[in-house]
Amino acid sequence: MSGRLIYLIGPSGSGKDSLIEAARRPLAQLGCDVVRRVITRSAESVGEEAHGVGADEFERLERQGAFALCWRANGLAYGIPVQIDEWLTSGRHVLVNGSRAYLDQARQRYPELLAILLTVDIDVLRQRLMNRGRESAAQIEARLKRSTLFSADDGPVLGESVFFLDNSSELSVTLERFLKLLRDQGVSAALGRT
Ligand SMILES: Nc1ncnc2c1ncn2[C@@H]1O[C@H](COP(=O)(O)OP(=O)(O)OP(=O)(O)O)[C@@H](O)[C@H]1O
Ligand SMILES: O=P(O)(O)OC[C@H]1O[C@H](OP(=O)(O)O)[C@H](O)[C@@H]1O
Repeated sequence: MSGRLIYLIGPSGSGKDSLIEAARRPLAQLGCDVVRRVITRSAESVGEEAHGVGADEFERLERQGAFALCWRANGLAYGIPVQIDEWLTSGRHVLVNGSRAYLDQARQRYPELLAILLTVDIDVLRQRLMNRGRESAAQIEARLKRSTLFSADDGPVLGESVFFLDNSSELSVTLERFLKLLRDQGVSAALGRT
């Protein structure tokens, strides 16, 4: 495969979707496609434009081999369509909104993936999740608890080859750092043709 898989991870509310939206145009210029996830979440939910399916449909798709990657978290199932393999083979880069818990499995399938971890101070995180209003108070607490599970203090869970990107301040600052990181890691339009 000649394109690069960019695997963006971070606790719920750290700003993955916001960063992806802000980066859409520069990513396109880099020849990078953002994959639309299949999620067992109502299509009307706030946030990303995922393809919402029921649990039965998700399992059917999974059995059919429709997903390159899939995982379960936060009471939901998430799938990355297998079509990304064609994009990568054709030289396009692909950005995935991924799961920290699934990083090792993703790496097994895509050893060259570029893992980027968005981080945010926990108090800022709580406030952002509350402001977003997508989850109930109890669901927010569960997500905050999960947010610390993969922190650097917990040792090797996320390994060394993960790039940390702080999003505690302005999104525009994070965006610039994100694009610089991609350039520094050799993600360029020369490979991922537009
Ligand atoms: N740098 C920032 N400054 C202020 N608010 C931000 C910033 N980044 C994101 N937000 C806000 O924080 C909330 C959570 O962001 P977002 O939905 O992008 O996170 P996420 O990582 O995609 O979360 P999830 O994994 O739960 O989907 C949103 O309401 C968003 O507008
Ligand atoms: O906690 P970890 O394993 O990193 O991620 C679990 C899942 O939760 C988030 O999705 P969302 O908040 O439902 O959109 C992530 O994008 C990921 O898919």
